[in-house]
Amino acid sequence: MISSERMAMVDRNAAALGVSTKQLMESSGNAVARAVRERADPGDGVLMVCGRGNNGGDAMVAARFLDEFDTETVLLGRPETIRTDIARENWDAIAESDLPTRTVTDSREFDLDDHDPDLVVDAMLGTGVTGALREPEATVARRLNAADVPVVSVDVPSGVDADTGTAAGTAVDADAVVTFHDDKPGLADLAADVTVADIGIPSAAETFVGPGDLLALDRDADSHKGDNGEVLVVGGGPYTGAPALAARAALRAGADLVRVACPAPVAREIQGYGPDLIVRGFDGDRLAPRHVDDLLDRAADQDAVVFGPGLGSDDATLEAVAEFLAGYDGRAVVDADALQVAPGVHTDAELICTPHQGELRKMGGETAADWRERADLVTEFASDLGHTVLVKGRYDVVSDGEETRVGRTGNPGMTVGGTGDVLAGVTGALAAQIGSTLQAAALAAWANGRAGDDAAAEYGNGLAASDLPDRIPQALRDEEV
Ligand SMILES: NC(=O)C1=CN([C@@H]2O[C@H](COP(=O)(O)OP(=O)(O)OC[C@H]3O[C@@H](n4cnc5c(N)ncnc54)[C@H](O)[C@@H]3O)[C@@H](O)[C@H]2O)[C@@H](O)CC1
Ligand SMILES: [K+]
Repeated sequence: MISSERMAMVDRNAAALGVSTKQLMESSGNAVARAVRERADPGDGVLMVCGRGNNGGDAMVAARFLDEFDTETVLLGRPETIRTDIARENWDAIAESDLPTRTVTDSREFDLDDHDPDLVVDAMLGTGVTGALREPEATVARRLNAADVPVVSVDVPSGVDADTGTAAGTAVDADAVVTFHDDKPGLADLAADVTVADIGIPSAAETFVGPGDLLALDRDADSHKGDNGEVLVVGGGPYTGAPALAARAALRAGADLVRVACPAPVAREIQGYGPDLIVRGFDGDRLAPRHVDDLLDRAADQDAVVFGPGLGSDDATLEAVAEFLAGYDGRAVVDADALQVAPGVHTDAELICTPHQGELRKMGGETAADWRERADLVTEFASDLGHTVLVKGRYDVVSDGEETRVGRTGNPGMTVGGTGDVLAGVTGALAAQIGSTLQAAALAAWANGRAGDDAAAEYGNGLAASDLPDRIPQALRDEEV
Protein backbone atom coordinates (compact mmCIF):
# COMPACT_ATOMS: atom_id res chain seq x y z
CA MET A 1 0.00 0.00 0.00
CA ILE A 2 1.42 3.38 -0.97
CA SER A 3 0.10 6.92 -0.48
CA SER A 4 0.05 9.28 -3.45
CA GLU A 5 2.53 11.56 -1.66
CA ARG A 6 4.99 8.68 -1.28
CA MET A 7 4.30 7.55 -4.85
CA ALA A 8 5.38 10.96 -6.14
CA MET A 9 8.62 10.67 -4.13
CA VAL A 10 9.32 7.19 -5.47
CA ASP A 11 8.61 8.32 -9.04
CA ARG A 12 11.19 11.14 -8.67
CA ASN A 13 13.68 8.74 -7.04
CA ALA A 14 13.26 6.32 -9.95
CA ALA A 15 14.07 9.13 -12.40
CA ALA A 16 17.21 9.94 -10.37
CA LEU A 17 18.18 6.27 -10.70
CA GLY A 18 17.88 6.58 -14.47
CA VAL A 19 14.35 5.23 -14.96
CA SER A 20 12.50 8.21 -16.39
CA THR A 21 8.81 8.92 -15.90
CA LYS A 22 8.42 8.53 -19.65
CA GLN A 23 9.70 4.96 -19.36
CA LEU A 24 7.26 4.35 -16.51
CA MET A 25 4.45 5.77 -18.63
CA GLU A 26 5.33 3.27 -21.36
CA SER A 27 4.95 0.43 -18.84
CA SER A 28 1.74 1.92 -17.47
CA GLY A 29 0.25 2.19 -20.94
CA ASN A 30 1.25 -1.38 -21.67
CA ALA A 31 -0.49 -2.52 -18.46
CA VAL A 32 -3.63 -0.64 -19.47
CA ALA A 33 -3.52 -2.36 -22.86
CA ARG A 34 -3.30 -5.76 -21.13
CA ALA A 35 -6.38 -4.93 -19.06
CA VAL A 36 -8.27 -3.97 -22.21
CA ARG A 37 -7.33 -7.25 -23.92
CA GLU A 38 -8.69 -9.16 -20.93
CA ARG A 39 -12.05 -7.46 -21.25
CA ALA A 40 -12.60 -6.95 -24.99
CA ASP A 41 -12.16 -8.93 -28.20
CA PRO A 42 -10.01 -7.98 -31.18
CA GLY A 43 -11.92 -5.66 -33.46
CA ASP A 44 -14.00 -4.21 -30.61
CA GLY A 45 -14.36 -0.46 -30.33
CA VAL A 46 -12.28 0.95 -27.49
CA LEU A 47 -12.59 4.61 -26.53
CA MET A 48 -9.72 6.26 -24.69
CA VAL A 49 -10.93 9.29 -22.76
CA CYS A 50 -7.84 11.30 -21.87
CA GLY A 51 -7.24 14.28 -19.64
CA ARG A 52 -4.30 16.60 -20.17
CA GLY A 53 -2.02 15.20 -17.48
CA ASN A 54 0.06 12.04 -17.25
CA ASN A 55 -3.01 9.96 -16.50
CA GLY A 56 -4.17 10.77 -20.02
CA GLY A 57 -0.66 10.02 -21.29
CA ASP A 58 -0.95 6.45 -20.02
CA ALA A 59 -4.01 5.83 -22.22
CA MET A 60 -2.34 7.45 -25.23
CA VAL A 61 0.47 4.90 -24.85
CA ALA A 62 -2.13 2.12 -24.52
CA ALA A 63 -3.70 3.20 -27.81
CA ARG A 64 -0.40 2.42 -29.56
CA PHE A 65 -0.34 -1.06 -28.06
CA LEU A 66 -3.91 -1.90 -29.08
CA ASP A 67 -3.51 -2.25 -32.84
CA GLU A 68 -5.91 -5.17 -33.07
CA PHE A 69 -8.77 -3.04 -31.69
CA ASP A 70 -10.79 -0.26 -33.21
CA THR A 71 -9.45 2.44 -30.88
CA GLU A 72 -10.25 6.11 -30.79
CA THR A 73 -8.46 8.52 -28.49
CA VAL A 74 -10.33 11.55 -27.24
CA LEU A 75 -8.42 14.39 -25.60
CA LEU A 76 -10.43 16.63 -23.29
CA GLY A 77 -8.84 19.95 -24.18
CA ARG A 78 -6.65 21.39 -26.87
CA PRO A 79 -3.34 19.61 -27.52
CA GLU A 80 -1.42 22.85 -26.78
CA THR A 81 -2.77 22.74 -23.24
CA ILE A 82 -1.46 19.27 -22.41
CA ARG A 83 0.30 19.79 -19.10
CA THR A 84 3.37 17.61 -19.32
CA ASP A 85 6.00 17.10 -22.01
CA ILE A 86 5.73 13.33 -21.89
CA ALA A 87 1.95 13.31 -22.30
CA ARG A 88 2.30 15.75 -25.21
CA GLU A 89 4.98 13.59 -26.86
CA ASN A 90 2.65 10.59 -26.64
CA TRP A 91 -0.26 12.59 -28.04
CA ASP A 92 1.91 13.76 -30.93
CA ALA A 93 3.05 10.18 -31.52
CA ILE A 94 -0.47 8.83 -31.97
CA ALA A 95 -1.56 11.83 -34.00
CA GLU A 96 1.48 11.47 -36.28
CA SER A 97 0.86 7.72 -36.54
CA ASP A 98 -2.61 8.33 -37.95
CA LEU A 99 -4.31 6.56 -35.08
CA PRO A 100 -7.86 7.95 -34.76
CA THR A 101 -7.95 10.96 -32.41
CA ARG A 102 -10.43 13.67 -31.49
CA THR A 103 -10.31 16.68 -29.23
CA VAL A 104 -13.24 17.81 -27.11
CA THR A 105 -13.18 21.19 -25.43
CA ASP A 106 -16.87 21.41 -24.55
CA SER A 107 -18.81 18.55 -22.97
CA ARG A 108 -21.59 19.10 -25.53
CA GLU A 109 -19.17 17.72 -28.12
CA PHE A 110 -18.91 14.46 -26.20
CA ASP A 111 -21.62 12.02 -27.19
CA LEU A 112 -21.03 8.32 -26.53
CA ASP A 113 -23.46 7.43 -29.31
CA ASP A 114 -21.01 8.96 -31.80
CA HIS A 115 -18.48 6.34 -30.79
CA ASP A 116 -20.63 3.47 -29.59
CA PRO A 117 -17.62 1.75 -27.95
CA ASP A 118 -17.55 -1.74 -26.49
CA LEU A 119 -15.23 -0.55 -23.74
CA VAL A 120 -14.10 2.82 -22.37
CA VAL A 121 -10.70 3.59 -20.85
CA ASP A 122 -11.08 6.40 -18.32
CA ALA A 123 -7.84 8.39 -18.19
CA MET A 124 -9.20 11.83 -17.40
CA LEU A 125 -7.52 12.27 -14.04
CA GLY A 126 -5.30 10.22 -11.81
CA THR A 127 -3.43 11.15 -8.67
CA GLY A 128 -3.26 14.79 -9.85
CA VAL A 129 -6.93 15.39 -8.98
CA THR A 130 -7.78 18.21 -6.60
CA GLY A 131 -11.36 18.94 -5.57
CA ALA A 132 -14.47 18.09 -7.54
CA LEU A 133 -14.21 17.29 -11.26
CA ARG A 134 -14.48 20.44 -13.35
CA GLU A 135 -15.90 20.70 -16.89
CA PRO A 136 -15.84 19.03 -19.29
CA GLU A 137 -14.65 16.12 -17.09
CA ALA A 138 -17.69 16.15 -14.75
CA THR A 139 -20.23 15.87 -17.57
CA VAL A 140 -18.18 13.24 -19.37
CA ALA A 141 -18.03 11.23 -16.12
CA ARG A 142 -21.82 11.44 -15.76
CA ARG A 143 -22.33 10.27 -19.35
CA LEU A 144 -19.98 7.34 -18.85
CA ASN A 145 -21.81 6.38 -15.66
CA ALA A 146 -25.20 6.59 -17.37
CA ALA A 147 -24.12 4.47 -20.36
CA ASP A 148 -24.16 0.71 -20.32
CA VAL A 149 -20.52 0.27 -21.26
CA PRO A 150 -17.71 -1.28 -19.21
CA VAL A 151 -15.15 1.24 -17.96
CA VAL A 152 -11.52 0.51 -17.14
CA SER A 153 -10.00 3.38 -15.14
CA VAL A 154 -6.32 4.21 -15.32
CA ASP A 155 -4.65 4.35 -11.89
CA VAL A 156 -7.80 5.58 -10.09
CA PRO A 157 -11.37 6.24 -11.26
CA SER A 158 -11.30 9.89 -12.38
CA GLY A 159 -12.45 12.16 -9.58
CA VAL A 160 -11.55 9.70 -6.80
CA ASP A 161 -8.80 10.49 -4.29
CA ALA A 162 -6.55 7.43 -4.19
CA ASP A 163 -5.69 7.98 -0.52
CA THR A 164 -9.28 8.00 0.73
CA GLY A 165 -11.33 6.30 -1.97
CA THR A 166 -13.71 9.28 -1.85
CA ALA A 167 -14.60 11.98 -4.39
CA ALA A 168 -15.38 15.64 -3.80
CA GLY A 169 -18.07 15.50 -6.53
CA THR A 170 -18.99 13.28 -9.45
CA ALA A 171 -16.50 10.48 -10.12
CA VAL A 172 -16.29 7.75 -12.71
CA ASP A 173 -17.97 4.56 -11.58
CA ALA A 174 -15.33 2.12 -12.84
CA ASP A 175 -15.79 -1.59 -13.44
CA ALA A 176 -12.05 -2.15 -13.26
CA VAL A 177 -9.03 -0.14 -12.18
CA VAL A 178 -5.43 -0.71 -13.31
CA THR A 179 -3.31 0.97 -10.67
CA PHE A 180 0.45 1.24 -10.80
CA HIS A 181 3.32 -0.04 -8.70
CA ASP A 182 1.41 -0.69 -5.47
CA ASP A 183 -2.13 -0.77 -4.12
CA LYS A 184 -3.50 2.61 -3.02
CA PRO A 185 -5.19 3.02 0.37
CA GLY A 186 -8.60 4.14 -0.95
CA LEU A 187 -9.08 1.64 -3.78
CA ALA A 188 -10.16 -1.31 -1.64
CA ASP A 189 -13.33 0.61 -0.71
CA LEU A 190 -14.45 0.81 -4.34
CA ALA A 191 -16.74 -1.71 -6.02
CA ALA A 192 -14.28 -2.00 -8.94
CA ASP A 193 -11.99 -4.90 -9.74
CA VAL A 194 -8.51 -3.53 -8.91
CA THR A 195 -5.32 -4.79 -10.56
CA VAL A 196 -1.89 -3.63 -9.45
CA ALA A 197 0.55 -3.43 -12.37
CA ASP A 198 4.30 -3.55 -11.91
CA ILE A 199 5.65 -0.71 -14.05
CA GLY A 200 9.34 -1.36 -13.48
CA ILE A 201 10.06 1.08 -10.66
CA PRO A 202 13.25 -0.35 -9.11
CA SER A 203 12.84 -1.23 -5.44
CA ALA A 204 15.89 0.98 -4.81
CA ALA A 205 13.65 3.98 -5.53
CA GLU A 206 11.78 3.13 -2.33
CA THR A 207 14.58 1.70 -0.21
CA PHE A 208 17.21 4.36 -0.82
CA VAL A 209 16.55 7.95 0.09
CA GLY A 210 16.76 10.19 -2.96
CA PRO A 211 15.81 13.63 -4.23
CA GLY A 212 12.15 12.59 -4.33
CA ASP A 213 12.18 12.47 -0.54
CA LEU A 214 12.63 16.25 -0.61
CA LEU A 215 8.95 16.50 -1.50
CA ALA A 216 8.33 15.91 2.22
CA LEU A 217 9.73 19.39 2.79
CA ASP A 218 7.35 21.21 0.45
CA ARG A 219 6.99 24.47 2.26
CA ASP A 220 4.09 26.79 2.36
CA ALA A 221 5.30 29.78 0.34
CA ASP A 222 3.75 32.27 2.75
CA SER A 223 4.90 30.67 5.98
CA HIS A 224 5.84 33.12 8.69
CA LYS A 225 8.39 32.91 11.43
CA GLY A 226 7.74 29.93 13.67
CA ASP A 227 6.06 27.80 11.02
CA ASN A 228 9.21 25.96 10.08
CA GLY A 229 10.05 24.93 13.52
CA GLU A 230 11.80 25.92 16.69
CA VAL A 231 14.54 23.67 17.93
CA LEU A 232 16.24 23.47 21.32
CA VAL A 233 19.69 21.89 21.45
CA VAL A 234 20.70 20.55 24.86
CA GLY A 235 24.37 19.69 24.99
CA GLY A 236 27.85 20.67 25.95
CA GLY A 237 29.93 20.02 29.06
CA PRO A 238 33.16 18.25 28.35
CA TYR A 239 32.77 19.32 24.70
CA THR A 240 31.96 22.81 23.47
CA GLY A 241 31.92 22.49 19.71
CA ALA A 242 29.30 19.74 19.55
CA PRO A 243 26.17 21.72 20.56
CA ALA A 244 27.29 24.67 18.43
CA LEU A 245 27.70 22.46 15.36
CA ALA A 246 24.32 20.84 15.92
CA ALA A 247 22.65 24.22 16.37
CA ARG A 248 24.26 25.75 13.30
CA ALA A 249 23.27 22.70 11.24
CA ALA A 250 19.68 23.00 12.50
CA LEU A 251 19.55 26.62 11.35
CA ARG A 252 20.92 25.71 7.95
CA ALA A 253 18.38 22.88 7.66
CA GLY A 254 15.65 25.48 7.84
CA ALA A 255 14.62 25.78 11.50
CA ASP A 256 13.37 29.31 12.20
CA LEU A 257 14.75 29.57 15.70
CA VAL A 258 17.44 27.49 17.32
CA ARG A 259 18.18 27.81 21.01
CA VAL A 260 21.01 26.17 22.88
CA ALA A 261 20.90 25.12 26.52
CA CYS A 262 24.33 24.26 27.88
CA PRO A 263 26.55 24.74 30.93
CA ALA A 264 27.48 28.41 31.53
CA PRO A 265 31.15 28.14 30.51
CA VAL A 266 30.13 26.46 27.24
CA ALA A 267 27.50 29.16 26.68
CA ARG A 268 30.12 31.89 26.97
CA GLU A 269 32.26 30.21 24.37
CA ILE A 270 29.41 29.51 21.93
CA GLN A 271 28.22 33.11 22.16
CA GLY A 272 31.61 34.06 20.80
CA TYR A 273 30.83 32.09 17.58
CA GLY A 274 28.45 34.75 16.35
CA PRO A 275 24.97 36.20 16.57
CA ASP A 276 22.87 33.43 14.97
CA LEU A 277 22.34 31.22 18.00
CA ILE A 278 20.28 32.00 21.06
CA VAL A 279 22.31 30.53 23.89
CA ARG A 280 21.36 30.26 27.54
CA GLY A 281 23.67 28.70 30.08
CA PHE A 282 22.78 26.81 33.22
CA ASP A 283 24.94 26.81 36.35
CA GLY A 284 27.86 24.43 36.72
CA ASP A 285 29.94 22.74 34.07
CA ARG A 286 27.85 19.61 33.48
CA LEU A 287 24.16 18.83 33.02
CA ALA A 288 22.74 17.51 36.31
CA PRO A 289 19.31 16.51 37.66
CA ARG A 290 18.78 19.96 39.24
CA HIS A 291 18.57 21.47 35.73
CA VAL A 292 15.84 19.18 34.44
CA ASP A 293 12.72 21.10 35.53
CA ASP A 294 13.93 24.25 33.82
CA LEU A 295 14.86 22.31 30.66
CA LEU A 296 11.43 20.67 30.53
CA ASP A 297 9.86 24.14 30.73
CA ARG A 298 12.03 25.40 27.92
CA ALA A 299 11.40 22.30 25.81
CA ALA A 300 7.63 22.38 26.21
CA ASP A 301 6.89 24.80 23.36
CA GLN A 302 9.61 23.57 20.99
CA ASP A 303 8.91 21.60 17.82
CA ALA A 304 11.93 19.41 18.48
CA VAL A 305 14.72 19.02 21.00
CA VAL A 306 18.19 17.73 20.11
CA PHE A 307 19.51 16.05 23.22
CA GLY A 308 23.06 14.91 23.69
CA PRO A 309 25.79 16.58 21.63
CA GLY A 310 28.83 17.01 23.86
CA LEU A 311 27.04 16.28 27.16
CA GLY A 312 29.52 13.63 28.30
CA SER A 313 28.67 10.61 30.40
CA ASP A 314 29.00 11.63 34.06
CA ASP A 315 26.62 9.62 36.25
CA ALA A 316 24.77 12.81 37.20
CA THR A 317 24.45 13.82 33.54
CA LEU A 318 23.04 10.45 32.50
CA GLU A 319 20.62 10.61 35.42
CA ALA A 320 19.48 14.04 34.20
CA VAL A 321 19.00 12.67 30.65
CA ALA A 322 16.81 9.87 32.01
CA GLU A 323 14.75 12.32 34.07
CA PHE A 324 14.32 14.65 31.12
CA LEU A 325 13.17 11.88 28.77
CA ALA A 326 10.77 10.49 31.40
CA GLY A 327 9.15 13.91 31.78
CA TYR A 328 9.10 15.00 28.12
CA ASP A 329 6.29 14.27 25.67
CA GLY A 330 7.41 16.11 22.52
CA ARG A 331 9.80 15.19 19.73
CA ALA A 332 13.48 14.67 20.51
CA VAL A 333 16.58 13.61 18.66
CA VAL A 334 18.76 11.65 21.06
CA ASP A 335 22.45 11.50 20.23
CA ALA A 336 25.89 10.71 21.64
CA ASP A 337 26.16 9.77 25.33
CA ALA A 338 22.43 10.36 25.90
CA LEU A 339 21.72 7.33 23.69
CA GLN A 340 22.69 4.70 26.25
CA VAL A 341 19.94 5.98 28.55
CA ALA A 342 17.07 5.82 26.03
CA PRO A 343 16.29 2.07 26.08
CA GLY A 344 15.78 2.05 29.86
CA VAL A 345 13.41 5.02 30.06
CA HIS A 346 9.66 4.98 29.79
CA THR A 347 8.73 8.13 27.89
CA ASP A 348 5.75 9.60 26.04
CA ALA A 349 8.18 11.48 23.82
CA GLU A 350 8.62 10.63 20.14
CA LEU A 351 12.33 9.89 19.86
CA ILE A 352 14.73 9.70 16.95
CA CYS A 353 17.85 7.93 18.23
CA THR A 354 20.96 8.50 16.08
CA PRO A 355 23.64 5.98 17.13
CA HIS A 356 26.68 4.90 15.21
CA GLN A 357 27.20 1.16 15.28
CA GLY A 358 29.20 1.21 18.54
CA GLU A 359 26.52 3.26 20.26
CA LEU A 360 23.86 0.93 18.88
CA ARG A 361 25.57 -2.02 20.57
CA LYS A 362 25.74 -0.06 23.82
CA MET A 363 21.97 0.44 23.51
CA GLY A 364 21.53 -3.32 23.23
CA GLY A 365 21.18 -3.44 19.45
CA GLU A 366 22.96 -5.70 16.98
CA THR A 367 24.68 -4.85 13.75
CA ALA A 368 25.98 -6.68 10.68
CA ALA A 369 28.49 -5.97 7.93
CA ASP A 370 25.96 -6.47 5.11
CA TRP A 371 23.61 -3.48 4.89
CA ARG A 372 20.57 -5.60 4.11
CA GLU A 373 21.10 -7.69 7.23
CA ARG A 374 21.77 -4.51 9.16
CA ALA A 375 18.51 -3.03 7.87
CA ASP A 376 16.59 -6.06 9.19
CA LEU A 377 18.32 -5.83 12.57
CA VAL A 378 17.67 -2.09 12.86
CA THR A 379 14.01 -2.57 11.94
CA GLU A 380 13.61 -5.13 14.68
CA PHE A 381 15.48 -2.97 17.16
CA ALA A 382 13.36 0.11 16.37
CA SER A 383 10.21 -1.95 16.70
CA ASP A 384 11.27 -3.20 20.16
CA LEU A 385 12.38 0.27 21.22
CA GLY A 386 9.16 1.88 20.00
CA HIS A 387 11.06 4.83 18.49
CA THR A 388 12.71 5.82 15.23
CA VAL A 389 16.35 4.75 14.95
CA LEU A 390 18.96 6.13 12.54
CA VAL A 391 22.08 3.98 12.55
CA LYS A 392 25.02 5.79 10.98
CA GLY A 393 27.44 3.93 8.78
CA ARG A 394 28.68 3.63 5.22
CA TYR A 395 25.00 3.09 4.49
CA ASP A 396 22.81 4.87 7.03
CA VAL A 397 19.83 2.76 8.06
CA VAL A 398 16.67 4.46 9.32
CA SER A 399 13.64 2.63 10.66
CA ASP A 400 10.58 3.30 12.77
CA GLY A 401 10.04 -0.42 13.22
CA GLU A 402 7.60 -0.60 10.31
CA GLU A 403 9.23 1.16 7.40
CA THR A 404 12.96 1.21 6.75
CA ARG A 405 15.02 3.48 4.50
CA VAL A 406 18.67 3.51 3.60
CA GLY A 407 20.83 6.56 2.92
CA ARG A 408 23.85 5.88 0.78
CA THR A 409 25.32 9.34 0.47
CA GLY A 410 28.52 10.26 2.36
CA ASN A 411 32.17 9.27 2.21
CA PRO A 412 35.07 8.02 4.38
CA GLY A 413 36.19 11.59 5.09
CA MET A 414 33.11 11.95 7.26
CA THR A 415 34.51 9.71 9.99
CA VAL A 416 36.10 12.91 11.35
CA GLY A 417 34.68 14.07 14.71
CA GLY A 418 31.62 16.32 14.72
CA THR A 419 29.77 15.10 11.60
CA GLY A 420 27.39 13.24 13.91
CA ASP A 421 26.61 16.50 15.73
CA VAL A 422 25.77 18.09 12.40
CA LEU A 423 23.50 15.16 11.54
CA ALA A 424 21.73 15.44 14.91
CA GLY A 425 21.07 19.14 14.27
CA VAL A 426 19.77 18.54 10.74
CA THR A 427 17.56 15.73 12.05
CA GLY A 428 16.15 18.03 14.72
CA ALA A 429 15.35 20.77 12.22
CA LEU A 430 13.68 18.36 9.79
CA ALA A 431 11.77 16.66 12.63
CA ALA A 432 10.41 20.14 13.42
CA GLN A 433 9.16 20.54 9.84
CA ILE A 434 8.07 17.08 8.66
CA GLY A 435 5.21 15.00 10.07
CA SER A 436 6.87 11.59 9.88
CA THR A 437 9.94 11.04 12.09
CA LEU A 438 11.05 8.28 9.70
CA GLN A 439 10.89 10.66 6.75
CA ALA A 440 12.66 13.44 8.69
CA ALA A 441 15.50 11.16 9.81
CA ALA A 442 15.89 9.56 6.38
CA LEU A 443 16.10 12.91 4.65
CA ALA A 444 18.53 14.21 7.29
CA ALA A 445 20.89 11.28 6.78
CA TRP A 446 20.77 11.74 3.01
CA ALA A 447 21.31 15.52 3.12
CA ASN A 448 24.12 15.25 5.67
CA GLY A 449 25.92 12.74 3.44
CA ARG A 450 25.39 14.94 0.39
CA ALA A 451 26.84 17.95 2.22
CA GLY A 452 29.78 15.69 3.14
CA ASP A 453 30.22 14.63 -0.48
CA ASP A 454 30.24 18.27 -1.52
CA ALA A 455 32.83 19.09 1.17
CA ALA A 456 34.95 16.07 0.16
CA ALA A 457 35.01 17.30 -3.43
CA GLU A 458 36.84 20.35 -2.10
CA TYR A 459 38.83 19.01 0.87
CA GLY A 460 39.04 15.24 0.32
CA ASN A 461 39.80 13.34 3.52
CA GLY A 462 40.79 16.68 5.04
CA LEU A 463 37.18 17.74 5.41
CA ALA A 464 36.07 19.04 8.82
CA ALA A 465 32.62 18.80 10.39
CA SER A 466 32.39 22.60 10.36
CA ASP A 467 32.50 22.42 6.53
CA LEU A 468 29.10 20.74 6.50
CA PRO A 469 26.43 23.09 7.94
CA ASP A 470 26.76 25.77 5.25
CA ARG A 471 26.45 23.06 2.61
CA ILE A 472 23.16 21.75 4.00
CA PRO A 473 20.87 24.24 2.17
CA GLN A 474 22.21 23.12 -1.21
CA ALA A 475 22.05 19.47 -0.11
CA LEU A 476 18.34 20.00 0.61
CA ARG A 477 17.63 21.14 -2.95
CA ASP A 478 16.73 18.88 -5.81
CA GLU A 479 19.86 19.82 -7.77
CA GLU A 480 23.40 18.57 -8.08
CA VAL A 481 25.61 19.48 -5.14
N1 LIG B 1 3.84 8.59 -10.45
C1 LIG B 1 4.23 7.69 -11.31
O1 LIG B 1 5.17 6.99 -11.04
C2 LIG B 1 3.56 7.52 -12.61
C3 LIG B 1 2.37 8.16 -12.91
N2 LIG B 1 1.70 7.98 -14.05
C4 LIG B 1 0.36 8.55 -14.26
O2 LIG B 1 0.36 9.91 -13.96
C5 LIG B 1 -0.82 10.19 -13.22
C6 LIG B 1 -0.64 11.48 -12.50
O3 LIG B 1 -0.42 12.46 -13.49
P1 LIG B 1 -0.49 14.02 -13.24
O4 LIG B 1 0.28 14.33 -12.02
O5 LIG B 1 -0.10 14.66 -14.51
O6 LIG B 1 -1.97 14.32 -12.87
P2 LIG B 1 -3.37 13.93 -13.54
O7 LIG B 1 -3.19 13.39 -14.89
O8 LIG B 1 -4.10 13.11 -12.55
O9 LIG B 1 -4.07 15.37 -13.58
C7 LIG B 1 -3.64 16.34 -14.50
C8 LIG B 1 -4.15 17.72 -14.25
O10 LIG B 1 -5.55 17.80 -14.11
C9 LIG B 1 -5.89 19.01 -13.50
N3 LIG B 1 -6.94 18.83 -12.49
C10 LIG B 1 -6.75 18.63 -11.16
N4 LIG B 1 -7.92 18.51 -10.54
C11 LIG B 1 -8.88 18.63 -11.47
C12 LIG B 1 -10.30 18.61 -11.40
N5 LIG B 1 -10.95 18.44 -10.25
N6 LIG B 1 -11.01 18.77 -12.54
C13 LIG B 1 -10.36 18.95 -13.72
N7 LIG B 1 -9.01 19.00 -13.84
C14 LIG B 1 -8.25 18.84 -12.72
C15 LIG B 1 -4.64 19.52 -12.85
O11 LIG B 1 -4.22 20.66 -13.53
C16 LIG B 1 -3.67 18.37 -13.00
O12 LIG B 1 -2.36 18.80 -13.18
C17 LIG B 1 -1.01 8.98 -12.38
O13 LIG B 1 -2.31 8.87 -11.87
C18 LIG B 1 -0.67 7.88 -13.38
O14 LIG B 1 -1.79 7.57 -14.15
C19 LIG B 1 2.24 7.09 -15.08
O15 LIG B 1 2.23 7.75 -16.27
C20 LIG B 1 3.66 6.67 -14.91
C21 LIG B 1 4.20 6.63 -13.57
K1 LIG C 1 -8.33 7.81 -14.25
